Amino acid sequence: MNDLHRKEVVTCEEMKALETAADKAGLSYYQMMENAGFEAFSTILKHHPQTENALVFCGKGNNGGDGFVVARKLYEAGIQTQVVLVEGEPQADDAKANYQLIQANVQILTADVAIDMQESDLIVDAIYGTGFHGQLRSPADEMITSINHSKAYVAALDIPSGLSGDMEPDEEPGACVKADLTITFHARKPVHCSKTAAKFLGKVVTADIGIGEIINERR
Ligand SMILES: NC(=O)C1=CN([C@@H]2O[C@H](COP(=O)(O)OP(=O)(O)OC[C@H]3O[C@@H](n4cnc5c(N)ncnc54)[C@H](OP(=O)(O)O)[C@@H]3O)[C@@H](O)[C@H]2O)[C@@H](O)CC1
Ligand SMILES: [K+]
Repeated sequence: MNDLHRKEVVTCEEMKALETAADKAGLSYYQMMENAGFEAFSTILKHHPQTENALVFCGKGNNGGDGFVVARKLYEAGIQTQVVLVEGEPQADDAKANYQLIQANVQILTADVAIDMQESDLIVDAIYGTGFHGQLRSPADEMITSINHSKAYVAALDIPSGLSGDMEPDEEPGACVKADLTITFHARKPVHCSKTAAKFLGKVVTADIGIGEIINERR
């Protein structure tokens, strides 16, 4: 693992290696997701403290899992919160567990119903993170167009959906979420350093999710 955990920018593959190392050292994937969701929630409210109505768009992977954690925290903070399942129910284990935790209190919407975005003052983009590859497909592309037309403050978890985490510095981005705030986890990915992607990222905040500390402790 050498000093990978000290790097300020890591590729998506390096990030996965860091998560594996942290899990082996005793910080479970579930706890990393909890930390990521909590840090994202705190950062969002720091930047948008007036939030009253939130809409959280979740994909079927672990980025969506982070979104379920954020939705739970928003609800617990007294904010009216709805979740949109962009691609149906979650497939990843920790995402499934966090989905279970919001069922009783958070209204769940699916991509086939009309979603009224006018009432929301916060949109959280938890559709895709480091696992995204290729181009956007339906229905995510239509949802992202609607997100970009809304007046809400948009916070992206890890990466604005549609952008590749490993994108080259001069690569032209395709269709993607246009965020006001991007909260990335542990370290920036190449996309967060790209000049062409900057206008879609908004302000970038790197959140500590415990990986550096646990790897340091167990060395
Ligand atoms: N691992 C951890 O412990 C932690 C991870 N964390 C979080 O997890 C995120 C990474 O999660 P992840 O690896 O599950 O990938 P994610 O970005 O959710 O998407 C994968 C899904 O998208 C799909 N898909 C891909 N391209 C597509 C396309 N063009 N069009 C349509 N679908 C497409 C793909 O399907 P597939 O192509 O594989 O069939 C798969 O179902 C990371 O960014 C961070 O937020 C944090 O919680 C910290 C701890
Ligand atoms: K995202």
